[in-house]
Amino acid sequence: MAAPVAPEAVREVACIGAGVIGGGWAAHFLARGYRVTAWDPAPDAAEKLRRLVDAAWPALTELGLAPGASRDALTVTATLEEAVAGAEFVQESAPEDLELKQDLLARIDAATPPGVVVSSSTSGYGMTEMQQRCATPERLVVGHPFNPPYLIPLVEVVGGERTDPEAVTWASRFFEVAGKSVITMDREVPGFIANRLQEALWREALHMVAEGEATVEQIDASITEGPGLRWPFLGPCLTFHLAGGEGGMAHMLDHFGPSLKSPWTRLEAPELTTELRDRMVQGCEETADGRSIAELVADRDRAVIAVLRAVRAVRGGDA
Ligand SMILES: NC(=O)C1=CN([C@@H]2O[C@H](COP(=O)(O)OP(=O)(O)OC[C@H]3O[C@@H](n4cnc5c(N)ncnc54)[C@H](O)[C@@H]3O)[C@@H](O)[C@H]2O)C=CC1
Ligand SMILES: C[N+](C)(C)CC(=O)CC(=O)[O-]
Repeated sequence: MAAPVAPEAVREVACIGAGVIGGGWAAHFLARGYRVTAWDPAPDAAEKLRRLVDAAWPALTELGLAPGASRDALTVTATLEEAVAGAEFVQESAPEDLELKQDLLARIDAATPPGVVVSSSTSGYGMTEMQQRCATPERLVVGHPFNPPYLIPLVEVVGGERTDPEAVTWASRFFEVAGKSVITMDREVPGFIANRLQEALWREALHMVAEGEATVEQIDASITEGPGLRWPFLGPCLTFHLAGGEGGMAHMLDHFGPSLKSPWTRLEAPELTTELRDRMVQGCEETADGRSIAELVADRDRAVIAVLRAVRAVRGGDA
């Protein structure tokens, strides 16, 4: 791989695809003081992107902008080629469709200056399958973010079979410099780490709604009023370490281990029937109780900031 600029020296970032996640990435990079070029083929993309950045800016301002950070540093270009021409890092956030990503990453690879690392926001495809049509696949990595990327710190970074390990190291360092928490994986796992865990929970939730065992509202409350309150600080493993009392994880496994075999989980994906889809949509509308998506986003942002501050105060880090 041609030598990229040092991760610390990057100033120009390109965001390809500017929906929920590409727009969230753009907001994050702008707040960290980068110049951002964005491209998205949708006719109303520029307007939507600026609306998303404007909606995120109060939360980002409250968290603290980097010196010189400005929304004016955003340029929306008419073509992909213009967006990546001067980029020192590229983040792709197009729809989760393997064919589309294979073609798009090949186009990005062809238009991006040599040595510049290209990262995909994919939620679960492996880079090995996505990089197949690229001329210089060695610079392609997955950088899987969490919604919204401007507030949730985690990025999971992993390469494919044809990725140069140097590109993975470079991307992990770049994301750290850009203010993210990075998990670097040394092997490809479908769904990476966090989505593999989230999908297990999500499948069980869909089974319970499909079978009429729980409502959408009960499922959400079971997490927000229950285990979800512990997870920002401890994660599922240390949470259960404490479930064993003074005996910790050893006692917890000896005591509850046999129940792993009890029929608590189903894990096979349920059929996503029209009925289940409609029940989920209606349940979410009832749970939202008249709050618009924009209101929910603003409330979520305030809540995430409060949680980040509380956890970091206990850990002794910066919020
Ligand atoms: N929504 C989420 O919670 C998360 C999504 N992701 C991943 O981020 C990626 C984007 O997802 P979202 O932002 O949610 O989708 P989205 O539907 O909000 O945005 C996708 C954008 O890509 C644009 N687009 C369509 N065709 C394109 C093309 N050929 N080239 C470039 N852009 C194109 C669309 O106009 C749209 O603005 C996916 O790979 C997804 O798996 C990752 C983490 C979380
Ligand atoms: C729904 N999703 C699978 C696209 C979610 C993610 O990939 C990560 C997140 O933000 O939870």
